[in-house]
Amino acid sequence: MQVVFNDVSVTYAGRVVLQPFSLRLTERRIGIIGLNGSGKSTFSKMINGLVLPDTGTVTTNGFDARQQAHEVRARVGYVFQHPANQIVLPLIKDDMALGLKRLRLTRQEEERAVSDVAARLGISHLLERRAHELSGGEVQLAALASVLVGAPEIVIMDEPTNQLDLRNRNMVSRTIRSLPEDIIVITHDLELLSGFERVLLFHEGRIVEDGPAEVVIARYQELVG
Ligand SMILES: Nc1ncnc2c1ncn2[C@@H]1O[C@H](COP(=O)(O)OP(=O)(O)OP(=O)(O)O)[C@@H](O)[C@H]1O
Repeated sequence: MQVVFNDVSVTYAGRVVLQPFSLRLTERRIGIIGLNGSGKSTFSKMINGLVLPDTGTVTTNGFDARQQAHEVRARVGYVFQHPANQIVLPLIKDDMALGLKRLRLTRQEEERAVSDVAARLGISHLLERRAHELSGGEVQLAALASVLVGAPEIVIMDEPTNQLDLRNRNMVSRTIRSLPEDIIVITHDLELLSGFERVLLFHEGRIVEDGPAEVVIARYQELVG
């Protein structure tokens, strides 16, 4: 990935929630950690243009988040904190196909794309199921599948293992590691980031540590005390 933040800051209702910073993200696996309210989601939503900075510019894989919002959205998939909310059609296969509409494929091509992604994630057996019948881990994978089917270059996942039991958590963790797409994971599940080449630690609207997972997690433990 190539995400460039140039002198960016974010203010909500007169309160600065991200202090001015410049940063370049180029790694394939990036973790984002920090206390509740430290600015992690705000930061991540700027990468796909959901939040626009009050100062500065954000460029994602060559496209300006403000001027070229459409191009940016098409390249960055986002799995939100409560993925059940982003599955809008009852049947999983129909929800996944929604992400393909902009590509104007034939029905056959759509079906193939949906079944290919489902096979990749090991959820082919869920295609005919209804979202409300699925377990937390299955919902997480189904929401990820609906995002992947749109062929994003970067996938952002906000707390993907939140509220999952150990088996589902491990399943999601393995899936994240196996994805060929570039991944940004926001998480309080620090083990999920083990081996990640780059982790950013947010604290009170600033990036206070930036480096390999082990170093940054140690700093976070220190900071929290
Ligand atoms: N749309 C908004 N309007 C006003 N304030 C907001 C808005 N979105 C976020 N904030 C505030 O900005 C700060 C940073 O929020 P953000 O969601 O980025 O934190 P976070 O690190 O992702 O937190 P968490 O771990 O709890 O998800 C918080 O104080 C939050 O209340």
